[in-house]
Amino acid sequence: MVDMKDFWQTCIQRLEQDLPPQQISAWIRPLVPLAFDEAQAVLRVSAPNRFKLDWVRKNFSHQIETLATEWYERPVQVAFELAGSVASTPAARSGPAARLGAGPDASSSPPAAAAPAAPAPASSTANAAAAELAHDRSRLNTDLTFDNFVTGKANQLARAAALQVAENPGVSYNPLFLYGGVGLGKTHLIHAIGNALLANGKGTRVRYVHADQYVSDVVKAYQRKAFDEFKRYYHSLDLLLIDDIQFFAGKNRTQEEFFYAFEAMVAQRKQIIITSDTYPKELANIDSRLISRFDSGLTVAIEPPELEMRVAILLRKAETEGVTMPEEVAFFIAKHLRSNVRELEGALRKVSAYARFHGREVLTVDVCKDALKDLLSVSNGQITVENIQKTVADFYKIKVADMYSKRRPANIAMPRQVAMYLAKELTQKSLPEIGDLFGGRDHTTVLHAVRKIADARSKQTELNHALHVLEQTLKG
Ligand SMILES: Nc1ncnc2c1ncn2[C@@H]1O[C@H](COP(=O)(O)OP(=O)(O)OP(=O)(O)O)[C@@H](O)[C@H]1O
Repeated sequence: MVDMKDFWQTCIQRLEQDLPPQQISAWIRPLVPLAFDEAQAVLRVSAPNRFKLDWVRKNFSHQIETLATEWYERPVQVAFELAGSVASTPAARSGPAARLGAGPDASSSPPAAAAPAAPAPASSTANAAAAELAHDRSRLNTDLTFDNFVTGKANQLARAAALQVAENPGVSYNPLFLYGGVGLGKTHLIHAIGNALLANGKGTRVRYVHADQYVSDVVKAYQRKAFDEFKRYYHSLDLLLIDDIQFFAGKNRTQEEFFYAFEAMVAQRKQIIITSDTYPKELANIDSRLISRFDSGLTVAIEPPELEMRVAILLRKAETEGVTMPEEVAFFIAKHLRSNVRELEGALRKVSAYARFHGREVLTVDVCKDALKDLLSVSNGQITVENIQKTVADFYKIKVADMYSKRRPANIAMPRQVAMYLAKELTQKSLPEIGDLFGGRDHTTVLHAVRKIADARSKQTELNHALHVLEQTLKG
């Protein structure tokens, strides 16, 4: 009890070092520590109202948990609940724990006696709190599940591998490395694995972290000289989902820490799942030790969705959003927008907003043509890959044949990458189709070129200008 109060005081002092005073008085001071459940390592903390509860849970739980873990010298979960209310009972809960199922006796258990300083009973309330916190702590998005992940040729391998890992974490493929272009469902799939594992009720410790967040955690640990705590936390997980690992590029200290976490977790058969925009060997500025570890489990690509899959995704998403979408409309959109699922979601949002705004009850192809005018203008032009190859070759004064050749001198490789980039931008071809048209190259080579040129374009005025000229020439 005394210990808990001491902790809370220290916790506030530490947070005061990181947060502005307004935030401390608005969010942190109104919190009241209720009890520390020794058995479950759960610290119950109450918030005065639902708004503060949600906000604190979303924005500060990680910091408070890290401090609690440091103080109690073991991984601690923080359970936020509404002050003196029935909100702490599973039956009244509308958050993730309710969705996950809080345990067999959860709905029949009576409300917990509101005794703020009393130790938490080893009851279903504590279990539910632990389940909810395990969920909050995992940073998983409960909306991203296997159930609403539409499968097709482009992602069936990745989905099968993900399911396998969700059934046998740590044993089947470790690590599982998923790669592919933007908006193809990598993040969705790894959240689905995490959600599936949390739902099995075995108390699996899961954490989703974007690579950028991991980098900033390393920086913070460095500033606070708190690497032991950092290590303890990451090494204690059963499942680590790390998204967009390409953001580790050039971050040597992060790579080193991750290497240790990786080795420790794999040795203990804890599962690691990694996503990236490219396959391991293609990752730039990442230590070769790490690259070889990444490739030591199973590496699977997610491809851009094929037509039928794009239609299925549109129909499914429309249904979820309560939008009635005739099949011909879905086909129309899917035929014109090919690059990724995020783009399809954007199109669906645009079309339904447009229809609502113009009082059109039924979505028709004409409504779509109007609503998606901007998006479709690029795709309706008669720009072909052949066209692009010729225009780019002329521009850079190289032979068109060099677009398909295997030669790699820089004066040829760069224009070829520019042509691949433009092919992706200005035509409806998928990455594998573009690869074929460039002398049978792998789709990942195309992906690499597209990313490289997009990145270089944002930094080099001259290249940006050249691309503008080429785009204008091609669009006529
Ligand atoms: N097969 C699918 N079925 C249903 N929804 C999907 C599918 N693939 C992707 N999505 C949805 O498309 C959106 C983009 O997917 P996601 O964020 O997982 O992409 P990503 O591959 O991680 O991209 P990035 O590298 O840009 O982060 C999300 O809203 C996701 O739910």
